[in-house]
Amino acid sequence: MADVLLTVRGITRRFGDRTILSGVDLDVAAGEAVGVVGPNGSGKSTLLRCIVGTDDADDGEAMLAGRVLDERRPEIRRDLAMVMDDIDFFPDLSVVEHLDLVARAHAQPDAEEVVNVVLDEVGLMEVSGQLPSTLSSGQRRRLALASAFVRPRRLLVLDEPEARLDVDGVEWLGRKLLAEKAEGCAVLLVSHDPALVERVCNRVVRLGADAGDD
Ligand SMILES: Nc1ncnc2c1ncn2[C@@H]1O[C@H](COP(=O)(O)OP(=O)(O)OP(=O)(O)O)[C@@H](O)[C@H]1O
Repeated sequence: MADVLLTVRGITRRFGDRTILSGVDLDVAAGEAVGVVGPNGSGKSTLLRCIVGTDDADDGEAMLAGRVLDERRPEIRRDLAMVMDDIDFFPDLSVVEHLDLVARAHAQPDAEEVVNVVLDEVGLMEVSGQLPSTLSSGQRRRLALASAFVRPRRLLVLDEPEARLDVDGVEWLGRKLLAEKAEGCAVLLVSHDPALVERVCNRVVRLGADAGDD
């Protein structure tokens, strides 16, 4: 496979005497999206956390462009943008201030312009001056997505990004992820939306009872 960006080998995770993940392998190339699907509790979020280094696998490793993937390392953070289950926002920063801070903290060139473009794309322009606590749950999800899209990135890791989005939002998300691929970004997508996975992903990894690679 050309330009493999993310290499995951043998990820194993046990909680007590339960083995949640057992030797998971996957590769994601630049410009490619891989879906991770499976029933509730099958270990999808655990896999993403082990891959990005917010949880420690009992065995196995994840490499991003040849470097051990750990989002706590600054040289990795430059290449990785992610949207996990829950994201905390600074309670006293407005939507636009939050995005501006994230963009600048990650050394995004042209931060102001990028923030404006992303605000428009995710449909938060009208509420850009509001505090996160005053947003609807779907708008907070859009803000979480926007927080990833204002960062420089070569790999996008997304855990159920479609959650709480309306129909137009899911349609936009599909278009956005296809555009990310077209720009050479690698995408790892956990999703419960078969249509989104079908539309965006080149390959699918299944976890849980019906596990097996497509
Ligand atoms: N820190 C933890 N301690 C103990 N068990 C855990 C821990 N984290 C996850 N688990 C267990 O691991 C299993 C997989 O959880 P995970 O959140 O990865 O599933 P998932 O496939 O993402 O589910 P969903 O589709 O519901 O989001 C669950 O049974 C969960 O209870």
